Amino acid sequence: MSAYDVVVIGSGTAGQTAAYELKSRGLTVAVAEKSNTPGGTCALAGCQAKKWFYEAAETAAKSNHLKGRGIVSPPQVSWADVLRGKNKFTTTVPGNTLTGFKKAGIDVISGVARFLDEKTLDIGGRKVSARFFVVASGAHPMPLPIEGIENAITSDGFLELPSLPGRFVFIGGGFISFEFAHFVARLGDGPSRQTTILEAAPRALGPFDAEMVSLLVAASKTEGIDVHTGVRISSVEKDGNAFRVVTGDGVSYAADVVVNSAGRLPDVNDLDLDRAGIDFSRRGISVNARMQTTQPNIYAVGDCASTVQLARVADYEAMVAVNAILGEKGGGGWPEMDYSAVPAILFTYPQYGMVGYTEDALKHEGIPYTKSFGKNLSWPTYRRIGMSDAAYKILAGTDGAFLGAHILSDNAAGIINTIRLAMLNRIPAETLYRQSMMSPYPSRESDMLYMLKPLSQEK
Ligand SMILES: Cc1cc2nc3c(=O)[nH]c(=O)nc-3n(C[C@H](O)[C@H](O)[C@H](O)COP(=O)(O)OP(=O)(O)OC[C@H]3O[C@@H](n4cnc5c(N)ncnc54)[C@H](O)[C@@H]3O)c2cc1C
Ligand SMILES: NC(=O)c1ccc[n+]([C@@H]2O[C@H](COP(=O)([O-])OP(=O)(O)OC[C@H]3O[C@@H](n4cnc5c(N)ncnc54)[C@H](O)[C@@H]3O)[C@@H](O)[C@H]2O)c1
Repeated sequence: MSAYDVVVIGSGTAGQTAAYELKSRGLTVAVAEKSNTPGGTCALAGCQAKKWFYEAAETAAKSNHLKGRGIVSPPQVSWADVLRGKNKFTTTVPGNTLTGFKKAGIDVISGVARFLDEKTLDIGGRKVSARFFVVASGAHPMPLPIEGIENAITSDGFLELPSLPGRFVFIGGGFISFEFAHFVARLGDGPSRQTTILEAAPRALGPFDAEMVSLLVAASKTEGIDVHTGVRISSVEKDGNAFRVVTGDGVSYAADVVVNSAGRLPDVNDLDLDRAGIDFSRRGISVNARMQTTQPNIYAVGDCASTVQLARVADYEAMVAVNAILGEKGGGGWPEMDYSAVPAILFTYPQYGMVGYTEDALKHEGIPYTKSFGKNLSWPTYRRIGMSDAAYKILAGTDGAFLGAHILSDNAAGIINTIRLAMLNRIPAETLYRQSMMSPYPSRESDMLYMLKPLSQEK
């Protein structure tokens, strides 16, 4: 039986972060990986992979908006070319992942990892023991109890589509559906494009701010994306070469492609967690703020933990787990997880970026707040790029501390990150307002002067 200081389960972003950091601190480390394409979701079929489509979609959208403002004809787009570019990147990922581990002196053990007890794994028939384990097994698309769901593809399939047919139905009104629907709207070349998002909940994009979501839904509508909420889908039926998505009310939506993007469940079923005394639920593996499971020598990080499914959150969680494992040797500066200022960004066009509270949550929790809100912004920034649906909502407490921010813009990420840093460093709205006066000008960030003024004393 092989023995290590730490065995990491999963070679995705969380597993890699943990493995490299632990190895660099002098521990013996092995990574178990069940897939024959190591490298994880973000690189192969998530954040990194889909961003190839976003960059082209954003350029196409911006160019279309600039028609008559200096751009003479809209750009010709080629889905096939974007796909080729994406594939050129993704095909290098598994090899680079393995080479990287080897160079660092991290062993890779191929096979499905299952706990035999809290100190031992079976990995593809090989017994491996360790003092610590980091479970970083990720998530997979949620199987839906819908008749004919096998007729739907998942996000993996979407990112491999050889061409974009005319009619898409997305099941679920979450991150993936909105981003992909915007890719279809900008990268499709047919005139009869019809994209429908069917959401079961009373509104789409539940974790985001309701008012801002309604603005994004309206912006999406102008691009031919229809969003229906409160929908109960009963079946996905084959109809010749196409499909019909039928609801409980008997409404039927025709589609050439149906995508199941109704959420991702933690990938924990193979792990035999019970044998190691690890508690878990449908939401994922239970962890404390140090990412420790109910078995003290076993940590869970990334999408498999019952926390937040975002790539850099996964990496941060991995660093916190590493810190906890190295505790006896001094650790480092990553003591505990704090999710209060986790930013999220939807790569639609406009992007929707948020951090902190939504206005709905503040009302629900009875937290007093002031807000600065604007929509259909006609500032020069947006007039210049022909964007008519930029908007913002910034929420502050009665003491002037930021509580949340919501931005619809072509660069929501930059603005959100500035406010995130202000939240983390307790910089009040008043101070950021004054400091925004000298932000790089003119830029999306310098527009924060206008957004923050209503929250300052100098109204
Ligand atoms: C389409 C899409 C777009 C996304 N876009 C973004 C974005 O823009 N920004 C963002 O922050 N996040 C985004 N995400 C989420 C992000 O990709 C994930 O949060 C992140 O990849 C999770 O990393 P991970 O290391 O936890 O899991 P993964 O990368 O999924 O890695 C888990 C690994 O564990 C392996 N494994 C599982 N079980 C076992 C076992 N029993 N034995 C051995 N190996 C096992 C798997 O094969 C896999 O390689 C997106 C996700 C998707 C699907
Ligand atoms: N830009 C980003 O950061 C980004 C992009 C893509 C994915 N992600 C991550 O990946 C995760 C998974 O993405 P996702 O879009 O699959 O999930 P999601 O949780 O964002 O959205 C899923 C939606 O499907 C709905 N739903 C569930 N069952 C349904 C049904 N039977 N019929 C209709 N609607 C149904 C849910 O109510 C929910 O609104 C996200 O939560 C996010 O953490 C992040």
